[in-house]
Amino acid sequence: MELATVGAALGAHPILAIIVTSIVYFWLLAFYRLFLHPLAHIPGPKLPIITLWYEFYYDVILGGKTLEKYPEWHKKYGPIVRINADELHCMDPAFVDTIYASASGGRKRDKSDFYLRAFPIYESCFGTADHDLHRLRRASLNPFFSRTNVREFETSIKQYINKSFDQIDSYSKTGEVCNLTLAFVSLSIDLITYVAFGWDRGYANHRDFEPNLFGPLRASMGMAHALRHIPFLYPLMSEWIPESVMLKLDPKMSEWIMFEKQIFQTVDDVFDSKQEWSKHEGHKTIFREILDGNFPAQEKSRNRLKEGAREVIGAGALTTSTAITYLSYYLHANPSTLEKLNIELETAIPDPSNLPPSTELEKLPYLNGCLHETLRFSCGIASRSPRVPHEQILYTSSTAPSTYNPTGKQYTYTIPARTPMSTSPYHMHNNPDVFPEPEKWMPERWLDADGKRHNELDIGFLPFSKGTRGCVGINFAWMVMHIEAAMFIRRFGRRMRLYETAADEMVYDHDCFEVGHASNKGIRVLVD
Ligand code: HEM
Repeated sequence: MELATVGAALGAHPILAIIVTSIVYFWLLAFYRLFLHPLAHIPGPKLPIITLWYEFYYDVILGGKTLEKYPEWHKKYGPIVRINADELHCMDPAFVDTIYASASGGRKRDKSDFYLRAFPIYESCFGTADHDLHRLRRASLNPFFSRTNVREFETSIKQYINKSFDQIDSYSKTGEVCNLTLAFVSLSIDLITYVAFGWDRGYANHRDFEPNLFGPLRASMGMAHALRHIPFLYPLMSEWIPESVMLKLDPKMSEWIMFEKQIFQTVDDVFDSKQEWSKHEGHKTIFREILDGNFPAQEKSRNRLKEGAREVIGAGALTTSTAITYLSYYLHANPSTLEKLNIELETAIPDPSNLPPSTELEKLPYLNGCLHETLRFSCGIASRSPRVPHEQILYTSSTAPSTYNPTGKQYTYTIPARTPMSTSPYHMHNNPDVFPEPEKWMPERWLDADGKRHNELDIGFLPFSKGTRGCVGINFAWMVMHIEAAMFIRRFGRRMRLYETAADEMVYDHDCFEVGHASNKGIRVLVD
């Protein structure tokens, strides 16, 4: 059949024409992606390379299930794998510092647009794609989260923790079940809002820790894959679905809506000079830090501040509280480790009402080992978190046999500039080459033969990510976790039991940006 005849036949049948054109387009695109694309020399599974619908199916339809495929792909294709048309994933711990590079030597790292679609807060630090703009925005947060500045809050933090633990204590000998997950998330949000915005909503003052933001925060994490794959979803939800409909769909959203309104009102008050923050609250809020900074006017807009506030809550609330929740579970599920920690803390803190400064707590090796092991399990972020290097990179693997390169083959790739690359903390934290028997809770793995902390495992430890885009709240998080853990164990370490909390509420089930669990009932305990 001649081409003109085919053209005439298709012209007469528009639907057929659309179908034929789509099929031809699909095959041409597949051919390009497999054989002509700048990443065609890097191996990976064919279907995900040909089409993003693969990832859509596993992440959006099945719910965060692509991540589980990576180990199998790496075993087949080596330590660097092309996971879709444009992106690479790495399982080589030695390459992590190249992907998540610091700014030294002028190395620039953007964030990938595809990744950021899941978190549409483009005026925040977290949501900024461009390296240079991010550096500017990050400079506005660094002083606030410096080690010196966060220590200013130590006394208030202890007061908040004490108040919240009084609520947990009220369950003592009542036979009532206390939900620690809700307790810790409520405390975490009260602490962050107080420190960053100068107020709190008193979530930790309620005995049942209701209302709280656990449900809405978890739900927003659960939306991440859909938002990434369906670009119109966020505008649709935020601009077109009325608040009343949202509330019908999920009544627990009401507290979230009130919470956001209070944040936004705070920003408006700061702008309209209704509130002189430094005088009013006795400490500098994050808003005041940004407004006082020497930054261009567009970096001090209302929207920039509002998105900055959302980022601090989104990034800091569940991460810290999940870690402490994991700690309390794993200690109680492993009584011998709890006993060791009890002994270390009873020796270091003879009088629990007189807690040493956090700098002293950070030196306690077993507590520190427990927190590292906790973060290895809780991950912070489980998902891949791509960086986009501005420069071309040469990758050469080691020839020592390893889990993801069992034959010790030497892989050498030239990776073109602007290729999104990542690793996944969940897989790195479970890499047996770094963490033998990774499924086992072993705080001892972080200590040397003399019981002192060593740093040999830090190469595969990524809860806060690394480099220019790593967690800005890391000092605050370590300080809070050390104080909270020490106070919790000193107060409840010998008088708490898990109640009907199975391991499957703790272990990884799916990727919802964070570690997703099969059940969201939370850690429940009885207090003696
Ligand atoms: C255990 C607790 C925490 C963990 C595991 C954690 C983890 C992380 C990780 C992995 C990132 C990088 C995200 C990416 O790669 O895209 C990040 C960024 C960030 N975190 Fe944390 N975080 C914690 C606590 C906090 C706290 C308490 C705050 C603030 C109060 C905070 C604020 C931020 C902000 C603002 C960013 C964005 C930084 C930037 O893009 O420059 N985090 N965090």
